[in-house]
This record gives sequence, structure tokens and C-alpha cells, in this order.
Amino acid sequence: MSQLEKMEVNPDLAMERAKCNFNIMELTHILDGGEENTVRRKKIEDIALNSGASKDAFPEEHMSPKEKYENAVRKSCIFADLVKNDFAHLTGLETFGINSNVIRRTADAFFKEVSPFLLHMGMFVPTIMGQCTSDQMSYWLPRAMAMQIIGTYAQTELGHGTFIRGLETTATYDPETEEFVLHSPTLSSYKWWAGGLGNTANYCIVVAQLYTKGECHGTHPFIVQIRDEDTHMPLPGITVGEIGPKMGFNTADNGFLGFDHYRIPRDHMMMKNAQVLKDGTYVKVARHGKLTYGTMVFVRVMLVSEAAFNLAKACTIAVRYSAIRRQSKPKPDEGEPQILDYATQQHKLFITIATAHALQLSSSWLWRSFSAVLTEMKEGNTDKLPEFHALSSCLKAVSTSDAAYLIEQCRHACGGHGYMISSGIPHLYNFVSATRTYEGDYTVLLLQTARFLVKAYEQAEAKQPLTPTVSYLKLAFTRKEPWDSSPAGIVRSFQALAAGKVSTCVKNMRKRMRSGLSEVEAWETSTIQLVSAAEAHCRAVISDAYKSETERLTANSSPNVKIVMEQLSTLYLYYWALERIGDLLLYTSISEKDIVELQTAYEELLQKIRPNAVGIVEAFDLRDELLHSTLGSYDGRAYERLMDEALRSPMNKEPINQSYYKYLRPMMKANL
Ligand SMILES: CCCCCCCCCC/C=C\CCCCCCCCCC(=O)SCCNC(=O)CCNC(=O)[C@H](O)C(C)(C)COP(=O)(O)OP(=O)(O)OC[C@H]1O[C@@H](n2cnc3c(N)ncnc32)[C@H](O)[C@@H]1OP(=O)(O)O
Ligand SMILES: Cc1cc2nc3c(=O)[nH]c(=O)nc-3n(C[C@H](O)[C@H](O)[C@H](O)COP(=O)(O)OP(=O)(O)OC[C@H]3O[C@@H](n4cnc5c(N)ncnc54)[C@H](O)[C@@H]3O)c2cc1C
Repeated sequence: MSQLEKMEVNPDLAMERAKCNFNIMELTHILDGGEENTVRRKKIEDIALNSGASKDAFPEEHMSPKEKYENAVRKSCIFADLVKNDFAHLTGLETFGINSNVIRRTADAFFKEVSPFLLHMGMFVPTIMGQCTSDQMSYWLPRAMAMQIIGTYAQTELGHGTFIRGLETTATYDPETEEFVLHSPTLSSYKWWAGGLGNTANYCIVVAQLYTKGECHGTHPFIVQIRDEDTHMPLPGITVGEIGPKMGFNTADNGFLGFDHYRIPRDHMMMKNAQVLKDGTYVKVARHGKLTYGTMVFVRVMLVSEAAFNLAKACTIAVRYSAIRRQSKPKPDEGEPQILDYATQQHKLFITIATAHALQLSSSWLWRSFSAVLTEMKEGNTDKLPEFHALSSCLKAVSTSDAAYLIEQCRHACGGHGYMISSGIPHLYNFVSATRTYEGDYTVLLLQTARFLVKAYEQAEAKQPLTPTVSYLKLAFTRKEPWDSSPAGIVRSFQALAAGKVSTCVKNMRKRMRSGLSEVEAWETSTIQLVSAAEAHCRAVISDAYKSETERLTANSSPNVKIVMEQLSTLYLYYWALERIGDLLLYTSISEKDIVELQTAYEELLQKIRPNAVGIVEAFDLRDELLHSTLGSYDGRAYERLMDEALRSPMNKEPINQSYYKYLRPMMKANL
């Protein structure tokens, strides 16, 4: 038996649990969206994790890249089997886990990085569901769901990721054979990045410029077979491979793909939104030109919950570790305090917890809006799409960016040990920092939101009705917002601040145009301010959603759970008000005295949250298998776990490494 198995819970952690004054499980139910969801999640986690199938006999970090990939494929197949045979019925989703946070969450016990099937589940299947006609769907979806084929989503090219209209891969229709001819005319047109493309997938969705009857109709999605279904050999006309080591995602076999006049049947074009008839006639079906971008919007919504989940993991690790770590001696007569007692440590960590809550609740709210927009779109009404695109773009950008920053903050909070891969934090950071870039880079997405805000501002100026998330823009035309330090008052101030920033951008652009710049140039020279305005808008949206969701969810909760949730949502507001003092001075009536009081209130709130900190992170209910952390395990035995991991290192398997005989000894002897 390893030394660890005999260990009891660290006494500091036991003490923290004893002093928690609220019902942890009640908060868990709220975060899960209801008690029945918690029960179902736990059942699924029990089935998947108690089997031991998620464990590696040999630590993954000591495997070669090839071994890591092969191990991830092995476990992906086990996990896919579990989902299909053991708990698909429990998720209530015949769609094999799409939109299922539970399956996503459980998968993390199997993969420290990611599954090579991530793109199959996360983008291939959703694109089939969103871009196929019903006939096409009834052919492709069952095959994809049963994992008879494995797919990915190949949109980005070496030369273009952001600018989709600039993609170079062509799909030219040949009416003679009723086929599309896919071709990569340049090196920069090679598909690059798609997850699972290197070695795993035998199909992929390819986004290419559609040509028919000599005319280009822009980018469209196609389902393309790239490997033989039996031998898995790349098909003639296909060049495919893996792109090499990355900061993270090293078990995802991200790949490249080139086409040499490669032919696919006409009906492999995904034809829900546009069609090419047998004779080559192009028919536009969709009422909105951007519906082919639907999978990206769906994944952007998903990524807000991803940000919340990964942040929850990071702060669980960092808070538990901060409860067992003792350092320094500020009071000579007392022992070393837990580092969680330092106000600066609380400043680093409690905003992380509050942000995990804020993003989780905003994400549930966003899912509800998404479902409503989808229902309307099914009925042919796309009126809400621009507002939803603006909303999902900024929420994806800000949530992933905040999560990456705060996960790094958690690493700082864990000192040197946070830098160990075994702490679990580096993997979280590497994963989340990629989410800030993929599915639309941070800046690019905020500029999309800014476009919408500028148009909405012009509508407000013309006294036209505004859509709900921007109705506050009318504040730009009233007097300076009076400062009010209540939560509702701070949300209003954030709205006034965002409205003020949008107004400043519009005025600057107009001024620049009056001085001779074109509209495009005036926009371009204002983009730093436009990004800042879109970020401010998003912060106002999150603050408002977090506050109102907290009120809604705690309406019937026990008093102490209500207090804890309100403390955290207020902390979020105070934190961001203090971070944005300069802007508040510009756009509200906040005074020096108000600022001093706000800082004091923030510091007092940290102290109030402190006794419940461990209980609050434990309400995320993250099993050790999901955390993969020496520092954040339930028993708090960080030092024993660090030592145990060190001893598992292959570097410690022999007392003298052969490099001693080959290099060190000859060098030292020669220097005698
Ligand atoms: C069994 C084991 C499995 C184990 C695993 C478990 C799995 C569990 C399930 C899954 C869980 C997790 C989540 C999934 C993770 C997936 C991982 C993904 C990995 C990464 C994938 C990718 O990155 S794919 C590539 C993504 N690429 C991008 O995002 C590109 C970004 N660029 C753009 O979106 C656009 O080009 C642009 C927005 C920058 C501009 O577009 P374009 O130039 O074409 O448009 P214009 O500028 O001309 O604008 C015209 C008008 O259209 C508006 N617009 C633009 N986009 C949209 C849109 N999407 N919707 C609506 N409207 C849009 C634009 O605003 C303009 O409007 P106007 O101003 O009114 O003119
Ligand atoms: C881990 C990972 C997995 C991925 N998986 C997939 C996948 O499965 N399938 C797939 O198709 N793609 C995938 N991608 C690609 C990803 O979607 C793109 O990398 C992403 O959309 C960013 O595009 P880009 O690389 O072209 O960046 P660029 O657009 O070249 O960005 C570089 C810089 O230029 C700036 N910039 C670009 N355009 C503008 C502008 N108009 N205004 C102001 N600034 C601008 C950006 O802000 C950024 O700072 C993946 C990427 C990563 C990192």
C-alpha cells in the first residue's frame, strides 16, 4: 500500500470543513441547476470513475508524444463505450453528449489534456446537426453518433483563420460527374489546426470556396472522407498529417490537410442553408447569410461554460492548497499562518471563485437565450441573430480571457509548487489560453460586438427601439450616472460606463471622418477604444446576469447559502469597480470618498468570505480524479503527493543515470 493510502485528511483542511457555516450540497445543487441534476451527475461520475478506467498505470507526463496520443486514443474508445452503453440514458441526450456538461466534465477524469475525439463530439456532430438537410442528417448523424466514422472540423488554413472569407481551398462543381473537386491551390491554403485530423479522423467537415458555373459563392461546408474506412490509409488526392508539439492540446493530434483535385459526390455539400442543383445552379436557402457560421456560435456558447468549469478546478486546487500551506511569521509569538489568511492571497483567490460563479450563471443564462434564438430561427425568424452573435462573441472573448488570467493567478497563489505539472494548474492554463484564441480570437470577437454596439448607439441616437442587452445605451444621452454603491447601482454604473465608451468611440470616428479619413480608416484607428467599449459592455452584461441569476436562484434557498452567493456576486462587482476606477471617474459621479469606502468594503468582504472559502470551492464537487492535482486533492496531503509523484519519475528509476558515464565523468576527470 502506498504511503498515501494510509493518510488521513490534513488537519488544517479538516478544520476548514468544520467551520463552514452553510450547506455545501445545497450550493452544489444550485450550481448544477437542481438536485436531480446533481444526483444524475454523481451517478454518471460513479459509473465512469469507479471503474478505474480513467487511471494511467504510468504517469502521462513521462510518456513520449506518440505514447501520450496512443494512450488518449485508448481511453477515448473506453470512454465512448461507457457513454454509449452505460450512461447515455442518464444524460437524457440521445445526441451522445452534445450540450452535456456532465459528459464533458466526466471526460476530464480520463484526459489531462484533451481527447482526440473532442472535435468529433464538439464540432463534427453539431455541424451535421446544424448544416445538413434532414435527408443528409439521417444518413450522417447515426454513423457519427455510433462512432462508425470519426470526424473533425477543418476550416482554418495556414494562411487564414480569422478571415474566413479569405480561405483559399476551392470546391468546384463538375456537372458532368455531379461531383465537387476539392483543391488546395497554394501552401497557405492547406488546412491547419483541426483537432483529431492528424491521425484519428477518417472524415472531416471542410470549409471551402464554392465555385459553380464559373462563379464563386463564398465559403460553404462539405463532408469529406479523407481515409479509407477499413485500412485507414489516406485516400488518393489527400495529403494529411499532424502539425507537431504545442503549448497544450498535445493529445489532440491537430492536423494539416491538402487536396489535389480530390472529388466528392454533390450531396456531400452540407445543403441546409444553400444548395447546388445537379445542373450546377446555386440556390440560397437560408434567410441570413451567416447561418453557415452556426457551429462557431454554438461552440462559443459552450466555451463560456468551459471557462467557468476550468476556473472552478483551478480555484478548488489553489484554495485547498492555501488552507494547508503555512508560510512566514508575521506575529513573532504565533505559529506560521495558513497562507489563505493573507489578504493578498484572498484578493488573488476569491475573485477567481466569484468569476467561476459569474461565468457559470451567465453561461446558463446564455444557453437559455440561445435555445430561444434557435427556436425562432427554426420558424424562419433570424431577427435576433445579430444581437446573439454580438453577445456570444463578447462573452466567449471575455470569459476565456478572464479564465486564463485567473488560472495563472491561481498558479501564483500556489508558489513554486503551482509550477509543477502535477499541481494540475499548468494543464488548465494551457488548455484555457487556447480557448482565448480558437473559435475566434479575443480582439476579433470583441470588434464584432463593437460593430453591433455602434449600430445600436446610432439607433438610440435616432430614438429607435433597442434590443434588450443594449437598451442601457440610452444612458449615453442622459446626465452623468450618479454613483450608488449598492449592487444594482454598480451594475447601472457599469452600463453607464459602457454607454459612455461607445459614445466616445462614435464621436471619435465621426471626428476622424470629418478630418478626411474614410469610414474604414476611422474604424481602424478607433479599434483600441472599440475593443475597450465592447469589453465594458460584456462586463456590464455579466454583472447584470450574475446579479439577477443570484437573486433568482437564492429566492428559496437557506439564509446562509443566500449570504454566501450574495457575498461572492457583490465581491465581483466591487472588484471590477475598483479595477475600472479611471473609467468610473470619467462616466459616473464617483468621488474620492466613494473610492476609499469601496476599497474598505471590498477588503471587509474578503474577510467575511474567508471562513467559508474551502466550503465554497467544495460546492463545485470536483472529485480528485477530475482535478489531477497533487496540491488540491480532497485529503490535502500535498507534500506526500508531491513526493509520491517525484518518486514515480523515470528519472529516479536508477541511482546513476548513464549520462554520468558518457559525459559527466569524462568531463570532470578531464578537468582534474
Ligand atoms: C467520446 C469521447 C469524447 C470526449 C470528449 C467529450 C466532448 C464533449 C462535448 C464537447 C465539449 C466542448 C466544447 C467543444 C470544444 C470544441 C473545441 C474547438 C476547437 C477549436 C475549433 C476552431 O477553432 S474552428 C475555427 C473557428 N474559426 C473562427 O472562429 C474564425 C473567426 N472568424 C469569424 O468568425 C469571422 O470571419 C468574423 C466574425 C471575424 C468576420 O466574418 P466575415 O468576414 O465573414 O464577416 P464580415 O466581417 O463581412 O461580417 C458580415 C456581417 O456578418 C456578421 N457576422 C459575422 N459572423 C457572424 C455570425 N457567426 N453570426 C451572425 N452574424 C455574423 C458580422 O458581424 C457582419 O455584420 P454587419 O456588421 O451587420 O455587417
Ligand atoms: C489549440 C487550437 C485548436 C484549434 N482547432 C481548430 C480546429 O479544430 N479547426 C479549425 O478550423 N481551426 C482550429 N484552430 C484555429 C483557430 O480557430 C484560429 O487559430 C483562430 O481562429 C485565430 O485565427 P488565426 O490563427 O488566423 O489568427 P490571426 O487572425 O492571424 O491572429 C493573429 C493576431 O492578429 C490579430 N488580428 C487578426 N485579424 C484582425 C483584425 N481584423 N483586426 C484586429 N486584429 C486582428 C488578432 O487579434 C491576433 O492578435 C485551432 C487553434 C488552436 C490554437
